[in-house]
Order: sequence, then C-alpha cells, then structure tokens
Amino acid sequence: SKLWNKMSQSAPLSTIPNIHFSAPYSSLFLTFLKFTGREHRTRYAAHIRCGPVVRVAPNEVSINCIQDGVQTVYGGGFEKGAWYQNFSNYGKPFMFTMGHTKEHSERKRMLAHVYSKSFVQSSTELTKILDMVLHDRALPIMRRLAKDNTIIDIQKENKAFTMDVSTAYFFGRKNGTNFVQNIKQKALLRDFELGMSGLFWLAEAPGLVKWCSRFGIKLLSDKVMSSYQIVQDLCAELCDRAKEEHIESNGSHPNVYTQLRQKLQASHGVREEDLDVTIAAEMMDHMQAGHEGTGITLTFLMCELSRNPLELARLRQELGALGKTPTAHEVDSLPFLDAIFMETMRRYPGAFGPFPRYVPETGANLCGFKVPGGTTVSASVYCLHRNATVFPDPEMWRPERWIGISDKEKREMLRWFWVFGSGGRMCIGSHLALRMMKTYIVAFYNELDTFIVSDTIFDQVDGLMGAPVGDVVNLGVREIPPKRM
Ligand code: HEM
Repeated sequence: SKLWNKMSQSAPLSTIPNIHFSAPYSSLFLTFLKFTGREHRTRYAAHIRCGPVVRVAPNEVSINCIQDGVQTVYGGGFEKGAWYQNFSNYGKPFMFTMGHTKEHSERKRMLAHVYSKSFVQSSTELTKILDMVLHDRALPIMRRLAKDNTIIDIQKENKAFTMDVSTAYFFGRKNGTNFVQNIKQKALLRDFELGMSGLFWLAEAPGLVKWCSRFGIKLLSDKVMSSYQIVQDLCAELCDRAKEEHIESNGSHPNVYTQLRQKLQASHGVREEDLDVTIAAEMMDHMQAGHEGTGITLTFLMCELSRNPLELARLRQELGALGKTPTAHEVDSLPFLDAIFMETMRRYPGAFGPFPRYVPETGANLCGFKVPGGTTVSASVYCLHRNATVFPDPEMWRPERWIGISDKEKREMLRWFWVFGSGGRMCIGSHLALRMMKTYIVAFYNELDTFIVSDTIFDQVDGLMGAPVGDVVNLGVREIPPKRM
C-alpha cells in the first residue's frame, strides 16, 4: 500500500515523459546515475528524446527550457529545501545551504558589497593581491619550468593560484594561504578534493550513512573524514589570523571576513559565542567555491588554447595592444578574451549541480506541464549549454560564436548561459572569479606558452562539480616559440 500511496500522490506527474521506466516508482535509477557519474549526460539524452520536461524520480523533474522553466523556478525564487541541509560546515548552515528566503537574503545582503562588480573591479587591495600571487609567486615558478619545457599538473597549479587569491581576498593579504610556493600547503588541495568526494553519500544518502555507522560500517572512509577535518582546521586558522588583524588594526583592513563579522554583530541575529563558528562555516564554503570552479575553468581554457594555435595567436594580438599594467576595466573589456571565457564556461561549466528547488504549494506551469506543489525541480547547466539551436555544434569549443553576432543573437545566447545560476541564489562570487581568472590568463599568455603532451587528457567528470577526470591535467609549459618566417 505504500507503493500505491506513492503512485497516487505523484499521479499529476504521470503525463511527463520518464527518464527511465522505473522513474515513477523509485529514485534508484537517479541515485545510480549520480553514483556512476552519468546523471547530466543521461538527462541530456532524455531531453533530446522526450522534450523540455522529464521525470527523473517519483517526485522529481528535470527542466530544460528558459521561459516557463529556469525563469520561473530560479528567477521566481522557488525555495531550496531539505537536500541542501545535508551539507554543513562545523555543523552550521551557510548562505548556499540556507532554506528560508529571508535568512538567506539577509546573509547575502551582508556580503553583496564586497563581491559586487564595481567593488571587485575597483579594489586596489585586490590589485595588490593579484600582483603578489601572480608576479611574486606564480609567474617566477612558471618561468623556471618553462625554460626546460616541463610537463606539469596544470589543474593543481591553477587551484593553488585561485586558492591563494581567494583566501587573501577573504581574510586579508597577509593572512591568506601560500599554496603556490609552499609544496606542503599545496598538498592540502588533495584534502579539499577528498572532502568533496564524501559529498555523494552525505547528499544522496545521509540516512544510510547514519544507519550504517550504527553498525560500524563506514560509508565515508577515515581518509575522507580526516581530510574534511583538515580543511575545517585550515579555515579556522585563517579566520583566527583575520580576527587577530582585525582587532589589532581596529578594523582598518577591511576584507570579506571583517565585513561579515561586523554585519553579523550589528544584526544581533547571532549570539556572541556563536559568532566565530558562524563566520567560519560561511568562509569555509567560500574557500571551496572560490578555488574550485575557477581552477577548473582555467584548466579547460588552457587546454583548449594549447590545442588551438589560431585562437591563441588572436588572443596574443589582442593582448599586444594592452599596456604593461592594464587596469581591471581594460582587461574586462577585451572582446576576444571575453569570448574565450564565455565559450570555456559554456562548454566546460565549473559546477554542474544540479541545484534543486521545490515547487511552491500552489504548483507551477513548467514548459507546458502542470507540476504540483512539493515537486523537486532542477535544470542542468550541462543540458542548457548544449542547446544546438542556440549553440550550433555544442560539443565544439568555438570562441568565435560569441563575437560578430547581432545583439538579438547575443541576447539569446546569454539567456541560455547559466554557468553562475540565476535569480536570488545566483553565484555571489562571479565578479571575483572573472577578475582573478582573466588577470591570470593575460599575464600568463603574455609571456608563456602551454602545449599538449601525449598524456594530456581533459574530460569532465559528470558530477556535482565539473572537475577534470582524476583531478589531474598534464600540460607542457614553455617560453613562447619564436614566430616562423
Ligand atoms: C567559475 C567559478 C564559479 C562557478 C562556476 C560558480 C557557480 C555557482 C553556481 C552555479 C551557483 C548557484 C547555486 C544554486 O543555484 O544553488 C553558485 C553559488 C554560489 N557561489 Fe559560485 N561559482 C564560482 C565561483 C565562486 C567564487 C569565486 C565564490 C567566492 C565567494 C563563489 C561563492 C558562491 C556562493 C557563496 C554561492 C551561494 C549563493 C547563494 O546561495 O545565494 N562562487 N556558484
């Protein structure tokens, strides 16, 4: 009778095509897809076969349309629900996981200013941070490696760079990490990766994790648990450093940490004894988000430039017109550089999600189907970015598609471009991400070159994040080869 109840409750979804014959009765197939890393590719195939709405589990649908779809669900502020509560840092929620719109928007408002485009673009502190990490740390190492045409794991180097810039921006220039130069610190990147790998069980089967642990069965290995602890300890240490400087300097060195601290104190919404851990929980998520999606994007971008010499030459031509120390605005306004980033983020989005939402009690009309309240719904950036009508030959990396087009065409492409999500829960760090990534690529390719080697493999994992398979990508680094006459 349980099965019957389940079936009759979800009958309103019965007109929606199924991803698999079992979808109306069980979420096992979806869990299996997630577990085997095939969720987004299978959803894509199902949308091509069945149209813009597909039922993926008894009470869950996947949508693949903008109007009456992404715009309604994400733009309309449908709530995040229980799934996100499976994630916590130090046992506390943070902005990304918060369910209640009010609690979330309060937190987001506290940080909106430090992450706004105008602030990020004009921040002289961020300019100094980028100078420090790029010119004092990363480039001297790269120059040395380039002399011998060394093959390196570019994914590690990129993540080290984005981690150092992010943490300096969050906690203060003197208080961030130094993963780029310090090999022992850089090894902690593995702990971030392992910590993330435990997410599957925590997100998809939290009950099973608890149940098994009662019988002494560990679904999350000791290594994963200790890596997670190491990341928590690192974040707590950086928070302590930032707090110390904040107190010593009497608040004269503002950064993300101090901004959040002051706003939380002023709001009186958090008890004094909970303040440190509340901030640390938020900052730990920003550390993860700040270095991973950006590192992934840089890696795929560098791989594509390495095998597309014409695009690289065109980029260098554009860079040639820049002065020695271009402003953030000048870098941001380079059309071909921008096209390369847009195309990389389209073809290789750093975070696949899905980022599910709940249909409100009143129900919703999604892409022509009536969907009842309480249904879980999500779009997949993997699918949206492969709409062949808007992005012909979607598997191809073609920056040219973003330039020399009419305003109407560009608007349509931007409507489908969803790398940072949309609506009230859209990524807060997109401007910081773009500034650090663009600055890095300009400085790097101005004087150095990368090349594909026999074991360069760069396929994307079909998971929550779109990391390269194995989290390793080998590329060669060399000086710019002289032009052939
Ligand atoms: C290329 C790099 C990045 C990608 C692809 C990316 C992607 C995303 C996406 C898709 C979301 C929306 C999630 C949802 O709708 O549930 C999101 C949210 C978020 N991102 Fe990013 N992100 C990137 C960089 C960053 C950076 C540098 C930060 C640093 C602060 C950051 C912090 C966050 C936070 C705090 C949220 C939650 C926002 C909210 O719930 O209101 N991200 N990100």
